[in-house]
Amino acid sequence: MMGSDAKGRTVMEVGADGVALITIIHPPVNALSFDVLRSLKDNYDQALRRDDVKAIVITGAKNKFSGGFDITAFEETRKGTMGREQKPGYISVEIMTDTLEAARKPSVAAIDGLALGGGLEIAMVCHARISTPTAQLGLPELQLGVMPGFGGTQRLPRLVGLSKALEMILMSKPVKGEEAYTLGLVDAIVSPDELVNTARQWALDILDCRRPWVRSLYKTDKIEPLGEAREILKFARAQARKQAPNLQHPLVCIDCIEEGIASGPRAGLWKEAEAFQGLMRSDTSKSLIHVFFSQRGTMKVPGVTDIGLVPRLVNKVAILGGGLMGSGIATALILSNYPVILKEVNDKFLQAGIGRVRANLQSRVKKGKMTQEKFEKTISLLKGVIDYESFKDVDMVIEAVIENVSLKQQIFADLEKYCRPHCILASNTSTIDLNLIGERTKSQDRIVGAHFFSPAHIMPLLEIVRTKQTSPQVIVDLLDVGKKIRKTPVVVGNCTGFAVNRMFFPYTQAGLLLVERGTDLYQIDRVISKFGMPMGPFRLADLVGFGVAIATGMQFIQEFPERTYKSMLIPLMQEDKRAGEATRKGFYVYDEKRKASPDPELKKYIEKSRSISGVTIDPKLVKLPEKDIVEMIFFPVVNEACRVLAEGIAVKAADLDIAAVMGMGFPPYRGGIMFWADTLGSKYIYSRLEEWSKTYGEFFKPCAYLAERAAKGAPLSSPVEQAKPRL
Ligand SMILES: C[C@H](O)CC(=O)SCCNC(=O)CCNC(=O)[C@H](O)C(C)(C)COP(=O)(O)OP(=O)(O)OC[C@H]1O[C@@H](n2cnc3c(N)ncnc32)[C@H](O)[C@@H]1OP(=O)(O)O
Repeated sequence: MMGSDAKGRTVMEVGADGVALITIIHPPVNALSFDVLRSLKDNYDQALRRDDVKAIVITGAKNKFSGGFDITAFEETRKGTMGREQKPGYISVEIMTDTLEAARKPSVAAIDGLALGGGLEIAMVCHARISTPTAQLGLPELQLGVMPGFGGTQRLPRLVGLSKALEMILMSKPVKGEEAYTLGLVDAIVSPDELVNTARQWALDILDCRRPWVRSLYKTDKIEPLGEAREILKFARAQARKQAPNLQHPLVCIDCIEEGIASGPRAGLWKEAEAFQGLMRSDTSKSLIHVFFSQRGTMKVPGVTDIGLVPRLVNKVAILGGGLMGSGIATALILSNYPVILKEVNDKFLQAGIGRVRANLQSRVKKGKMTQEKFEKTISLLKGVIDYESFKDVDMVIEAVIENVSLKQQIFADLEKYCRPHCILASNTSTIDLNLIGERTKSQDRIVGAHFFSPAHIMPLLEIVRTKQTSPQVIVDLLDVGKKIRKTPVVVGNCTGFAVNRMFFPYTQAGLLLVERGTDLYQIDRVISKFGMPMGPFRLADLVGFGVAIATGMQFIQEFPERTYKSMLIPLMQEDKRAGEATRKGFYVYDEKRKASPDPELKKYIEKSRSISGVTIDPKLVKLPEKDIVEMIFFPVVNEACRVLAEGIAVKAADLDIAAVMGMGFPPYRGGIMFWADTLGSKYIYSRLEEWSKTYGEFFKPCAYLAERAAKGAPLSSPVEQAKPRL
C-alpha cells in the first residue's frame, strides 16, 4: 500500500492475454523515486507469483517511459535516510539483475518519449525493447556529476558496442529511437498507438521461443576483445582528461566499464554500484545538480510567473540593426521558426546583415547540423526591410543598434508610432539605462531589455531586464520566447551592466591591479583557465576588444567610482593600435590561425601604467600562489554579486549562479559563483577582502551584505530579507 504522499507509483493491469502491463506514474517525467522503485518491485514480485501472468511489459504514463532516477532523491540518499534501498547493489544487483532480468517470465520495455538514465537502465534489464521513432534514449548521468548506477555501464556496451556506448555516456548524448534501432539498443520501432500491443505480443513471442530471450548483461557479441577494448578505453581516458581536467567522475565511469570487460559483468555491476554511491556525495555532483535545478528555477519569478498570467502568442518579430548582435538574434529566432523582419538603414547595410544571418546558418550546414533543404526553409523566414511599413503586424521588436542614447530614443519614439499597442518593445542594450531609452514614449510598461550574449545564436543566456514599469505580462511573454529559442532566460533589474557584466567587471580589473603590482599576466590567465574558466581575464579582454572594454570601463567608473580600479594599461596599448584579437595584438599576439602567444613587449606598457598608477612591485604578489590568484580575481566578483543580490537586481542567488555559468562560462561543476562562494564560507571571503582592502584599497572593500552575512556566519545564497526593489 502506498501513502497518499508517495512520490510516484506504478500500476499493474493483467490482460486476458496473460501479459501484466506495469506503468510508471510520476509526473512530469516519471522519475524513479524510491517509492516508484519500491512499487515496481512489489508489482514485479506479484507478477512473478501470479499464475495468470505469463509475461510482463513495462511502460511509462503519458507517453514518457522515464526521465531516470529521481534527482530530488539524491539528497535523501546523501543523508543516508533510505535504509536498505541505498545499500550498494540492492537496486542494481538484487532487484534489477537478480529479480527482473533473471525472472522466469519474459519482460519487454515499451518506450515512448524518453528513457534516460535509470529509465533506460530498467529498459535494458528487460528481455527486449520496443520504441517509437522519436523517443530519446540515453545515459546522461555524467552531466549531473554521477554515472549510470543501475547497470548502465555494463549493459549499454554489450548492446551497442564499446565505442558507441562511451560516446553516449561520456557526452551525455541520447539517441533517437530510429538510431537506437540501428544500433541494436531497441528491437523494433513502431508508432505510439501500436507500442503497447506490439510489446505485449513480443513478450508472448519470447515465451513461445519465437523471439530470442536476451539477458543483456551476458551478451558478448558486441564488445571488443580485451586488448582492443583496452585501447579504446585508453583513448577515452585521454579525451576525458583533456576535455575536463578537473573532473574525476568520467574516469571513474570508464574504470567501471573496464572492470566489466576484464573481470566479467557482475564484477562490473558491483564496482559500478559502489562508485555510484561515492559520486553522489561528491562536490561535483552537488554543484551540477544545483545548476540543473537552478536553470529550471530561472523561469520562476515571484510576482510575475505566479499570478496566473499566460504568455501571449508572439507570431512575428522585428529586429532593428543587422550587425553582429542583430544578425545573431535573427538567426536564433528563425532557427526556432519565428518569422523575422530585419530592418536596416539602407540597402547596403541590410544586405550585409542578411549575409551574416546566411553565414551563421551556412556554418551549421557545413558542420552537418543542418540540411540544405532546412537551410532554405529557415532563411525564407527572414525578410529584410529599410522602413517601418511592415512593423504594423509584429508582436515584438528587438532593437540592436549601436549604443547611442539619442538614436535609441528616436527609434523607440518611432516604434510607438508604427507598432500595434500590444507590441513588446525590447532593447538589446548592454549598458544604457532602459528608462532613458524609453524617455520619449508613453510605452514604459512594454519596454524591456532582451540582452543576448555574443554570438547570440550560440550563447545560451538571455538576460531579461525589467524596469519598475515593465508589466509582468511582457516579462512572461519574453520568458516564453526565450524558452522557445532554447535560451535560459534570467530576469534581472535595470542597472549599469545588469547582472552578468556588472558581476564580472571586477574580473579584469582585479587582473589589472595584480599585474601592475608584479603578478605575471600570463600566469594569471593560466591559473584562471585551470580553475575552469574558458579563458582568463586578459585573453577575454583580447577577444572582446579594447574598444568595448574601454567603453564599458567608463560606464563603471562613472557609476561606481569608489570601487573601480583605474588602470591605464588597456588605453596605453590601444594608443599603440594594439586593441585585442581583431588587430592581432593585445595582451597576446595572434598568428593567422588565431593562436595566441605571450608577448615580451608587454613589459614596457605594464611599466608605464604602473608608474601612472603610482604603485610599486609587491614581492608578495610576484610570487602569488595559485590559490591566492584565484581568490584575488574571484572574491571581488563575489563581492559585486552580493551587491547585485542585495539591491534586488537579481531575484535569487541561484539566478546569479546561472548567469555566471551561462554568461561567463563559470565552471558548472563548481555550481556557479554564489554556490562556489558558499563552499568557502562568507566569513573567509569577508576576512580576505577586508585584509586586501587595507593593503590595496577600496577595490577590495567588502560590501555591507557580505559583512552582515559574515557576522552571522550565514551563507551568501540564503534568501535576502529586503531584496525587493523599492518602488
Ligand atoms: C542510477 C541512475 O543511473 C542515475 C540517474 O538516472 S540520474 C538521472 C538521469 N537523468 C537525467 O539526467 C535526465 C534529467 N532531465 C532532463 O534532462 C530533462 O529534464 C528531460 C529531458 C527529462 C525533460 O526535459 P524538458 O521536457 O525540457 O523538461 P524540464 O523542464 O527539464 O523538466 C520538467 C520537470 O521535471 C523535472 N525533472 C526532470 N528530470 C528529472 C529527474 N530525473 N528527477 C527529478 N525531476 C526531474 C525537472 O526538474 C522539471 O521540474 P519543474 O517543472 O519543477 O521545474
